[in-house]
Amino acid sequence: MKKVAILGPSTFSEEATRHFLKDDFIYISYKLISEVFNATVAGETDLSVIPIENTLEGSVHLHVDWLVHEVNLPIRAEWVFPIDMNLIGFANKEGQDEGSNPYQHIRKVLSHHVVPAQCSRFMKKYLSGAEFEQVSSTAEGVRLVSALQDPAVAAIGTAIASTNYGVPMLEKEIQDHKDNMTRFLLVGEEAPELPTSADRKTTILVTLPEDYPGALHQVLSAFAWRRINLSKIESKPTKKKLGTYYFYIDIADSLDSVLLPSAIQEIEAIGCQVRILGSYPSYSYIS
Ligand SMILES: O=C(O)C(=O)C[C@]1(C(=O)O)C=C[C@@H](O)C=C1
Repeated sequence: MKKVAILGPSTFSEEATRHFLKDDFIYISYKLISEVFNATVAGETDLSVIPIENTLEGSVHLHVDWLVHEVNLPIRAEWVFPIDMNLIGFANKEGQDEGSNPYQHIRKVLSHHVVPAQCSRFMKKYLSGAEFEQVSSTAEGVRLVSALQDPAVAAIGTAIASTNYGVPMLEKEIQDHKDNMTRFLLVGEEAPELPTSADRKTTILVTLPEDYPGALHQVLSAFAWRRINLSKIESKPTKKKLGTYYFYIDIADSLDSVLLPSAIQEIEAIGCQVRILGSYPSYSYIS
């Protein structure tokens, strides 16, 4: 069985991966996302799971940076998974008056750095007096709260982390939007066997030639006149020289299609550099 590195245990990454890949793989948990990437680079695992984008937060920039700058692991699949955030901690000690806010006793919240953007309304309403401290995953926050046993410190994470670390669930589904979803990527040298999917995607990075007016327009028109649909385009710093950018482009088409390779050739012909991050099946959420 193939081994898959995940951020975990008891994280959203684990929930999402078990839902998608079922019992056909061996899961190995790592505490840091850098360790998740490196596990596959070092050959400890065949594949790594990377949360890449969220409905409320947008791209997880740190993870995009790792994918682009630190490793060279092709994308093998993507899928989306619903994310229900929960406030996990200890209730206020009896006898302490909290007025209308039952969470006024919480002075610190531990969670992953993407979480405040996903729970901003709840945090503004009930946790405005609490300091936010970033930890390596939502589950790590719950683990620390369990170790501290202090009602003033709470976490935001999965229901399974609340159960596994024995910390009560104070409030369920505190994310801003009911349909909060995160998109996950499966990356690795070898494509695993997966159910066939009608939807295919290709992700490319395009660096424009310097001082070439209208270069981005030409890149886009290479797709437009072929009626190739782009599902995402984001400019990101090259990290080599201030003011230089590359474009991260998701294309709703396969590299095996007739038109996409010629669009890429056209873009290269105007002097752009193109790096293909992967051409892979895309799965929507099936409960
Ligand atoms: O910390 C976790 O539980 C994770 O799996 C990471 C992560 C992320 O990086 O986006 C995954 C899904 C949610 O959007 C929140 C956090």
